[in-house]
Amino acid sequence: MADTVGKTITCKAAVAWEAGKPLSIEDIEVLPPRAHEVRIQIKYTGVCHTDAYTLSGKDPEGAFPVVLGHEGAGIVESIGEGVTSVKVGDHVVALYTPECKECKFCKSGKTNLCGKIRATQGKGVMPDGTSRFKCKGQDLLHFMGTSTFSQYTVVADISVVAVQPEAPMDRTCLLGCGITTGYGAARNTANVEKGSNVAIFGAGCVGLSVVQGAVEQGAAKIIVVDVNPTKEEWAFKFGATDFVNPTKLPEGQTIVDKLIEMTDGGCDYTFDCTGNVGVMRAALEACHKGWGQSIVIGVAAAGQEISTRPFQLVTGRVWKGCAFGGVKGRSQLPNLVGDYLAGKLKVDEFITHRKNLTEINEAFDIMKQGDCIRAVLDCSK
Ligand SMILES: NC(=O)C1=CN([C@@H]2O[C@H](COP(=O)(O)OP(=O)(O)OC[C@H]3O[C@@H](n4cnc5c(N)ncnc54)[C@H](OP(=O)(O)O)[C@@H]3O)[C@@H](O)[C@H]2O)C=CC1
Ligand SMILES: N[C@@H](CCC(=O)N[C@@H](CSC=O)C(=O)NCC(=O)O)C(=O)O
Ligand SMILES: [Zn+2]
Ligand SMILES: [Zn+2]
Repeated sequence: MADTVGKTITCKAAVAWEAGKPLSIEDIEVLPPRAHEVRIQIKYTGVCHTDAYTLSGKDPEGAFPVVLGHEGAGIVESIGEGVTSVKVGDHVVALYTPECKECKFCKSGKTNLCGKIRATQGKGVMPDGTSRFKCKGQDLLHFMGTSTFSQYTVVADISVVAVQPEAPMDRTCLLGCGITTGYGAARNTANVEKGSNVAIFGAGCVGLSVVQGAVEQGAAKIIVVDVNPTKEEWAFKFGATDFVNPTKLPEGQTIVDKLIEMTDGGCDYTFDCTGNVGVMRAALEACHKGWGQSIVIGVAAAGQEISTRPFQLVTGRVWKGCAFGGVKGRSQLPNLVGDYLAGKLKVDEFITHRKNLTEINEAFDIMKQGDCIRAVLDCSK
């Protein structure tokens, strides 16, 4: 047993002191886990656009100072009283969508959202209302129940899942958000049918993962729509059949017109993976009359709203959305890790950049450039 058990650990973390400012590498204190909590040594974390979104100050739930990060994998260092689902030494992935298996949501069979700790998670505190992080005598907030931009973090026991130890943690971390989100959206939320026409707006980690899910489901036409021409190659690499750049259409033709023309009347399924509300509208309106479904995945900034003519819905198009791809983390994430280990799920291909935790601001800059799909941070350095 590690000699840190029951003690406060001092380690490096990237602290967001205020919105819109670079992160600051600090020595922070991570308190021991309380009942039904788990302290994890984070080995690797991905950097997701949602971290940048909250850091920007556009997230209505964003609060500071905070330890961001929600795409992390590591090893259980210690557990609090009553924890039975993981043990010290387990290789784990942190879950921003927890799964208590007891609440109304978890028992509904209709959603992967869990209601048990959502209120405290949204306030940046542990379920008992307090923080496990301190820096310079001040409490730091938690983020999305995970806070993976730290060498150690504390999460609720329902916010963590043990996975196969043979799976490398610099890959499993990406199953903590981006890949699972897109892949799950295609497979669970849309349940794309064999032979269907699919359009995916935005070819980042999430959109390319939708492509991967649509391929797995046997979609016939998989059209990727992206304003960035470098994404064409990426789209085909993941199995898209077509690529459209909406900025390169002939004068007078909209992306909706173009997709309707390419699919004999409209797509069976569309996905927004951009977070742009104008794109969300186009994605809905590019759906086939009578049955087309549009899935909102992108996160839009505070104050943004979606709109369309109600006639679009009256005539049978369906607008829906999902978090974490509709995946129940504790029940289903080990299956995805298994698919990865069996060579059935691409993960390595998403990693375009590697940095150390101490270089995290460079990773944020890189993420905003068009050639980054995912940057993975080594938290030991
Ligand atoms: N619901 C959920 O559970 C989750 C949601 N998200 C959200 O999903 C979204 C996508 O994340 P991620 O894949 O990491 O993001 P990326 O920024 O990597 O990918 C988005 C892509 O969309 C392109 N794009 C931007 N504007 C348009 C447009 N008008 N039309 C077509 N393409 C466009 C971007 O081009 P360019 O490179 O030029 O900017 C980029 O290639 C984000 O909003 C993120 O916050 C992420 C994870 C989970
Ligand atoms: N806090 C934001 C909403 C952010 C959001 O929608 N987060 C997604 C995951 S995005 C991951 O990269 C999510 O899980 N949503 C469900 C939830 O319960 O938060 C806001 O208030 O707009
Ligand atoms: Zn994310
Ligand atoms: Zn629950």
